[in-house]
Amino acid sequence: MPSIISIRGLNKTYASGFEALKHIDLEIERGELFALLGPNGAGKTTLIGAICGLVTPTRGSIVADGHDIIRDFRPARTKIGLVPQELATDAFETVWATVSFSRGLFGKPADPAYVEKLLRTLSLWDKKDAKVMTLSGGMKRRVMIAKALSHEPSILFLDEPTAGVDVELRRDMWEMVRGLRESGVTIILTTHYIEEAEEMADRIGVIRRGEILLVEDKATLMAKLGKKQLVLHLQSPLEQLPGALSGEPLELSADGQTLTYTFDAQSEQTGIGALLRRLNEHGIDFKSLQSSESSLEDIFVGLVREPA
Ligand SMILES: Nc1ncnc2c1ncn2[C@@H]1O[C@H](COP(=O)(O)OP(=O)(O)OP(=O)(O)O)[C@@H](O)[C@H]1O
Repeated sequence: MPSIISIRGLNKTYASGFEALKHIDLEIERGELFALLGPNGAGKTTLIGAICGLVTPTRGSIVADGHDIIRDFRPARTKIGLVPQELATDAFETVWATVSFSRGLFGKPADPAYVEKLLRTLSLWDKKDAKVMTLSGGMKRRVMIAKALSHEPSILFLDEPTAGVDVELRRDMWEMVRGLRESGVTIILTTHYIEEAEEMADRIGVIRRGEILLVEDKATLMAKLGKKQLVLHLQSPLEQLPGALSGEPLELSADGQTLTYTFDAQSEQTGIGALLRRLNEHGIDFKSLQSSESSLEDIFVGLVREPA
């Protein structure tokens, strides 16, 4: 599938001399839901800002839906909708007015039928005449999304869309975002809720200290890095693993008390039965065992962990 956003050699050094983005190369595919994950200060907002024309790149190029974001700023900007982290809405306007006005800002002719469709999709239709300040936080967030979509962009950035939103509303937002994706909008999401990325993303990108660590299909990432482990607490400590077991994915703890067996989370054959038989053959007995499975969260934490 052709890319809708193409980023080449992007660098951003702030006036302070801080290098927030270091030679980023990234392709976002048309129609995908891409989750950008990274710890605080990794460069997510800077990267989104650069694509949206809010941050001037120091070097490199960005093409958004066929338009270079520097040379061709206006057409590029009309392709993009941005829902920023902070709730910033025109408190005294009605929902209808604020969304219609946003559309006008992008030079699009008024289209009441489109605005109606948008408000209905976002479950805001019955609030269309309400002043924004009278709405709940979750509703205000929907208004922000409606504003970002008012000019019919093909790319939507959601920066922490569910921060501070309760569990039920979060589920509703996920539903809504999925609906937008199905309607053909490419969505780039930043989130601190790894569960959100696990639930929704087609692909995941991890950024750390201004560098893209990896970009991977979610399922592939989970299959590649997701591991299951079985931890056996031994009856009596072992000094070392018997040579016959040295080829197994087994690790003996430093105190000789536990054995950890790692196996492929995706595989049908775990090999646990055979392992237990072999341990028995070698007279290795255990008191208890427990298993664990890595979630996207474990994978993420492992990836971005800073060296001690
Ligand atoms: N205007 C600026 N001048 C100097 N440094 C900046 C500026 N804006 C951001 N930075 C620095 O650039 C780095 C990346 O910031 P950015 O806001 O892009 O991170 P982030 O990944 O969005 O973080 P968070 O998850 O906390 O929102 C941080 O170290 C930040 O302090």
